[in-house]
Amino acid sequence: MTKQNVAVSDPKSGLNMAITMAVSDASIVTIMAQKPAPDLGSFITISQKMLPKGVDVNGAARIRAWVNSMRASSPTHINSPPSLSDDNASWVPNHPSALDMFDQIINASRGKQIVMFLDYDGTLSPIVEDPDRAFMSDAMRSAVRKVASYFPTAIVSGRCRDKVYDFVRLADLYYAGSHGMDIQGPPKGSKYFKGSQAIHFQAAGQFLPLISEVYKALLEKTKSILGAKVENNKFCVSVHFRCVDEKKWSELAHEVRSVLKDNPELRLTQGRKVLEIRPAIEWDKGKALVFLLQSLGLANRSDVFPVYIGDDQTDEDAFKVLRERGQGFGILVSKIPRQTNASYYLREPSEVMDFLQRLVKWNKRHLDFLRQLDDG
Ligand SMILES: O=P(O)(O)OC[C@H]1O[C@H](O[C@H]2O[C@H](CO)[C@@H](O)[C@H](O)[C@H]2O)[C@H](O)[C@@H](O)[C@@H]1O
Repeated sequence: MTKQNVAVSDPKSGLNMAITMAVSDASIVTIMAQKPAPDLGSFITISQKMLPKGVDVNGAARIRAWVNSMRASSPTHINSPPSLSDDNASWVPNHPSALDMFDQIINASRGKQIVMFLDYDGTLSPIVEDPDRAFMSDAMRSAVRKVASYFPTAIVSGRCRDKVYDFVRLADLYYAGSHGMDIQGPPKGSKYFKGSQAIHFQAAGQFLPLISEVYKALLEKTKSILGAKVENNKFCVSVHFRCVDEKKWSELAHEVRSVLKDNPELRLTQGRKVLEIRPAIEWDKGKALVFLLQSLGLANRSDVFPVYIGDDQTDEDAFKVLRERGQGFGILVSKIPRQTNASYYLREPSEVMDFLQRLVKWNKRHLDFLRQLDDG
């Protein structure tokens, strides 16, 4: 057996890794140590192609990177994060509370058509251990219903569209499930019904059989990992690790990688204690937002004011679109400061509800005022 130090560049993540390998024969390589290596000075650089067949060193590097990122995104691993109750929290000056700035927000929206985009988990419902029990409260449902009675409203979720509909149970809304890959407009009879048929758009229809296969494979491969939960979101699959012992995260990441490796047409994104496998197509919550504005006939108008509220990394695509369009803004739901393209923050779903209720109250008063003007 020989010991060898090599440097591996992972083309997908762009990470350089220093790896110490024990090579016992032509086909067996054991990774003994591995660390990010910006300076590759004394190492031999190899590529996957130079390794014996079956040795997936890039895979090992990627799994390590995933596990690091799984750890980094877990609040228990952030060293004393500044809490948003702390006035000195670093992002507060640039990203004020949407409740504190409510009047300024309303002023900016004057004379424009507000369109509401709402993420589901962590925004309308609190984060809970069991994804099947992430119910929204009746008070939140009532707030969303009232908002939707005044403004076109869409729920944009990573979940399968039917499932998120079962949680929300409001008919007058647009629903974009599977991270926006499955969009359905309100039915006939709704005031937001457009054209002659309800809007129905699936950006990744051809991936349905593959995703269903991948779901089954992941169920099988993770069944021995205590606490792992695989969720079929129709056009994507979620592998939850919220209830998995941290010592098993690497094993879980390995199983996910083993499925992804054989399916280059799929890619991985990460949410809150969840790995998400989805088609590697140019479609995300930001694209879904633009599609919805187009469907509403509002995409090319300057008097539109879209507001997107979400808590997850995947919501950043939508925040970014709004920032680039210079229209409306994003509100990040988070108790912990983080890099974001949103303009404002709210701490948790209860504050989202306060915000929605204030919006309804303000609009009602505004409409009453306009009516009185008309009458007078
Ligand atoms: O886009 P979203 O509506 O925010 O959906 C993203 C994922 O949300 C769900 O998982 C998250 O919430 C669960 C319930 O609170 C929690 O247990 C899990 O740890 C969170 O990641 C949902 O189950 C996923 O399928 C969605 O992709």
